[in-house]
Amino acid sequence: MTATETRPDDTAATTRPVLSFDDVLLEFSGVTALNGVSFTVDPGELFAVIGPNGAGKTSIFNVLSGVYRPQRGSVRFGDEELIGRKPHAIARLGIARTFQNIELFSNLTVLDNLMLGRHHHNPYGVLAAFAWLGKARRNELANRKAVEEIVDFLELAQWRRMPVGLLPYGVQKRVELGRALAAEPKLLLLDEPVAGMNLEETEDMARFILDIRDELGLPMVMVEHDMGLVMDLADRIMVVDFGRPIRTGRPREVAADPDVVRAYLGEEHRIVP
Ligand SMILES: Nc1ncnc2c1ncn2[C@@H]1O[C@H](COP(=O)(O)OP(=O)(O)OP(=O)(O)O)[C@@H](O)[C@H]1O
Repeated sequence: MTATETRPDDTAATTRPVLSFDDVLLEFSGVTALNGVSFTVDPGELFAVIGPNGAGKTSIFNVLSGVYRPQRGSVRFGDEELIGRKPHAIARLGIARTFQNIELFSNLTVLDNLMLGRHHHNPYGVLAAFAWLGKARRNELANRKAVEEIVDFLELAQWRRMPVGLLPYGVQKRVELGRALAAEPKLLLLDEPVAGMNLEETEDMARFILDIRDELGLPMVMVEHDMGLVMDLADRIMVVDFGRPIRTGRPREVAADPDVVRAYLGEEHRIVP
């Protein structure tokens, strides 16, 4: 924990973090993307990362999901060190992510896209699952049940048999969230979950993110440019600038920090939580 970081309450200080990002350095031939980045995410916490363009937010996600390998530091998920693991191995440990640009199969239905999110839960192989044999059949039925629960949870029932490509943008983003949930993750990474959404779609997504935290108790790391959403939803926020964390704390503390106002919005602006 950095000197500037404060916890939401006293009990959290004794809770073992789900995720510990510790003193990470990431460089690309002369460009320092992350330098001395440290933060922790507690069980059930919604942790947001904000900062200007090029500050290093996506790099943090790419380190977390195994796409980039930092030169220094440690990223621990429970007892596991993530640095050095491949993306599919990290996904298997229980980290799922959504993407800035929707990554779904647009000609498959909502149900089929959600089923694909469950491929880690099919230990018998695709051929056996198709043949509906023994355990594979039971496994298929369990997967379908889990997917239907997600359809209900995210209120997707009316679109369940429609090809995703025909659905409104906000619904597609919700399906993508559902695909990530279908993996039954222990940590969810949300990469700009409301980017490009209108007001109504943003409000819907905000409600589902809160439901995921409050009803499922799933910890989340969210990168988002919509400051209002971040201030409303996040338990804690880390502000990064030029690859360095400049402040981590609760929304009101972060919004009141003059360094944050200066770095992120310019001195003439104020962040209103
Ligand atoms: N693969 C890469 N090769 C070279 N430089 C990179 C690479 N990925 C990121 N960078 C650099 O690292 C820095 C941080 O980039 P990053 O994409 O993490 O920022 P960001 O905060 O996500 O920005 P944005 O809000 O625009 O998405 C930038 O200077 C970027 O150019």
